Amino acid sequence: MENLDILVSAEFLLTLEDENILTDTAVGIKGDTIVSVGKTQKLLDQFFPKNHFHYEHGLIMPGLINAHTHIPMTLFRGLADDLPLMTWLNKYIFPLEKKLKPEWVYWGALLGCAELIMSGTTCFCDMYLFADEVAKAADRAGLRAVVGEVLYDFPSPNYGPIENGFIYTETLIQKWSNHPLISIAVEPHAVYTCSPELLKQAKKISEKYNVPYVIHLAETKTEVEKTKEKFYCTPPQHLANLGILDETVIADHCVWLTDLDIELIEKHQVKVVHNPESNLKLASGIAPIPTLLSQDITVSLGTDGPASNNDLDMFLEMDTAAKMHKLKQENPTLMPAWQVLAMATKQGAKTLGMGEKIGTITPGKKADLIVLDFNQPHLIPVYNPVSHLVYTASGKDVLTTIVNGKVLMENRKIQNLDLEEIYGQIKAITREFG
Ligand SMILES: CSC[C@H]1O[C@@H](n2cnc3c(O)ncnc32)[C@H](O)[C@@H]1O
Ligand SMILES: [Zn+2]
Repeated sequence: MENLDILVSAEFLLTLEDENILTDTAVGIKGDTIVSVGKTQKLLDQFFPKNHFHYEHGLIMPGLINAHTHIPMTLFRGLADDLPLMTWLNKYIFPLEKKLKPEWVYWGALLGCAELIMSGTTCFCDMYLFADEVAKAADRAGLRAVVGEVLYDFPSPNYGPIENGFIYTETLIQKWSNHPLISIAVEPHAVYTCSPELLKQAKKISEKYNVPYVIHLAETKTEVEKTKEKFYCTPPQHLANLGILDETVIADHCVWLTDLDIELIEKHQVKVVHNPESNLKLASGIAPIPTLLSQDITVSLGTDGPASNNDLDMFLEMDTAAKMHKLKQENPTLMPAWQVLAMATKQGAKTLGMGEKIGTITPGKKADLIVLDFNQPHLIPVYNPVSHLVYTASGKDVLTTIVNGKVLMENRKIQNLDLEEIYGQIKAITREFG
């Protein structure tokens, strides 16, 4: 009999390789890798697992991938609600961020990591200030993450003038280059906060190290109007004119797109991240996601920061994504549950350039998976588990979270973080700036 480190078995299993729903199936894990997927009894006959986690009424699926967030903004959750983006940023958020300290970012990020683990997200793509602190928090939490320092024209509380921002980014890329779970992206904030020179220099760094280029794009009508006034074209056209668009670009939001913008995104294989709850809360608009999907553009899902959402729960994000386009186009057949689930898993992996590594439960891929408890009033009866995942479940239904073969939460007990310590730190920090 072959040894296994972990065997996870449950009533239902979704590999997400296809649209099959497997029953009484198990996943065998050795080290950080999935080595086998098959009927539970068959795997028990074949392997000797050191640990066997069995969930009689559970569902195993790939870990969720939050493709756009600013996790340290847990610090500002609920502090300035019910405002449009530009007022929210200019009047409330940017002034607070001027006072940021690295240790505040670390603890805010660690709180965000705890929320991600406890709601079934195993990988996230973050943009924030003091990004090294975010990377350290993700490392301590055991999460997979793509992290980047926000680059913009005004002096940053972290690096000061932008020249130092480029140096900081390159240093980060080198520092984290051999880490199994953390990688670094180049992350200019947006076309309305970054000069063409900044955008082009950021591209050079992204090309030099072959890392993703992450940017907020066409998020609001105001952004499009300002770009047209200054550059006589839309934000995606501006990036195309600068020679920036290609398959490594991860464009967040993409709410206000023209037909030509969509053509450019398709032609250059730009990856789009949909942030429906943030777009609703800031009343930014509704992105043309069904059109993008119909043109085979890779679209994934993100919560955006916890101060404009106001949570990091990808189950709730899936629910909103599935519903908002049905309403907008008065067509309930749009954005079916399977498609939305793919956006939150394997399309997220593709967006982050990790399609070969994560996003489905496949032998040879890294062991990033979660288990949900289906033995609950709101999840019974089970005609179609995928319907429940998108329209009924929330992160609170996640029992177990495994990243890279390591159990981060088991039966809702977080394993490697001291939640009380984190809450205490956050309270002390908010007293300081509040
Ligand atoms: C995200 S780090 C850089 C900068 O962006 C601000 N921010 C947070 N959410 C958004 C958003 O939806 N659009 C644009 N900018 C955003 C954040 O507060 C940081 O200052
Ligand atoms: Zn954002």
